Amino acid sequence: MSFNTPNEATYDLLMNRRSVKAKDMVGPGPDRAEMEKILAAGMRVPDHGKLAPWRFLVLTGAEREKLGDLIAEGLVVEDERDPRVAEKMKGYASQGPVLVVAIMCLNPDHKIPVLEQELSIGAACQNMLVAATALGFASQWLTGWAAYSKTVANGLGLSANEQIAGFLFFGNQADEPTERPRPNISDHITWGFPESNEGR
Ligand SMILES: Cc1cc2nc3c(=O)[nH]c(=O)nc-3n(C[C@H](O)[C@H](O)[C@H](O)COP(=O)(O)O)c2cc1C
Repeated sequence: MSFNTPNEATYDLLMNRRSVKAKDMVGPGPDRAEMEKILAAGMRVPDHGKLAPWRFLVLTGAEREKLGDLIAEGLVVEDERDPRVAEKMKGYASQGPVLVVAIMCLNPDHKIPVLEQELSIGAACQNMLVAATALGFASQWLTGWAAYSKTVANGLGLSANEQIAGFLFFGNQADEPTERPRPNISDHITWGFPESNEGR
C-alpha cells in the first residue's frame, strides 16, 4: 500500500462520521464476521511499547441484559438509588444490537506512562467507530455511571488494573442522525512557534 496516494473517500468518511444515538439504533447490526473486522481495526492503532493494553467484551442479545441487571444492582447497592428508578436503567446495555465493552488493561509499573496506555485505548475505540462507519454501521461511544461502577467492574470480571474505557454500541440507523456544532478549527490551531501565552 502506498501512502503517497491520496484516498479522498477515506477523508470524506472521517469528515462526515458522526454518532447515531444508541437508543435510536435498530437491528440487525454487524454480525460476528463484521464485528471481527471492526475489532481488528480497533487493534491497529499507535501503541507505544506494543503493550496492546486493551481487551474487548462483545455482548449481543440476552447477554446485554445480564449487564443491564448488573447496572441496576449497582445503582441500588452503590448509589442507594430507588430500586424502581434503577430498574429503568436495565435497558441501558440493550440500546444497540451489539455492545462492545472496551476495557483498559493498564500497567502502572511499565516505563510507558499509564496516560499513553489510555491514549492508545482511546485510539482503539475511535478506530472501531470509524471502521463501523466504513462498513455501513451506526455507532456510539458511551460511558456514564456504569463505566465507573465497582459492581459492574466486578460482575464483568475486571481485574484491579482494569477499567472500562467505554460502552461502544453498534447497529443500524433508522433515521439520519442530527449533526452537532463542530469546533471552529482555527480556534484550536497555532501555526508556528507561539510567541506569547495569548489565547491560553
Ligand atoms: C470517553 C467518551 C465517553 C462518552 N460518553 C458519553 C455518554 O455517556 N453520553 C453521551 O451522550 N455522550 C457520550 N460521549 C459522546 C458521544 O460518544 C459522541 O461523541 C456524541 O454523541 C456525538 O459526537 P459525534 O457525532 O462526533 O460522535 C462520550 C464520548 C467519549 C469520547
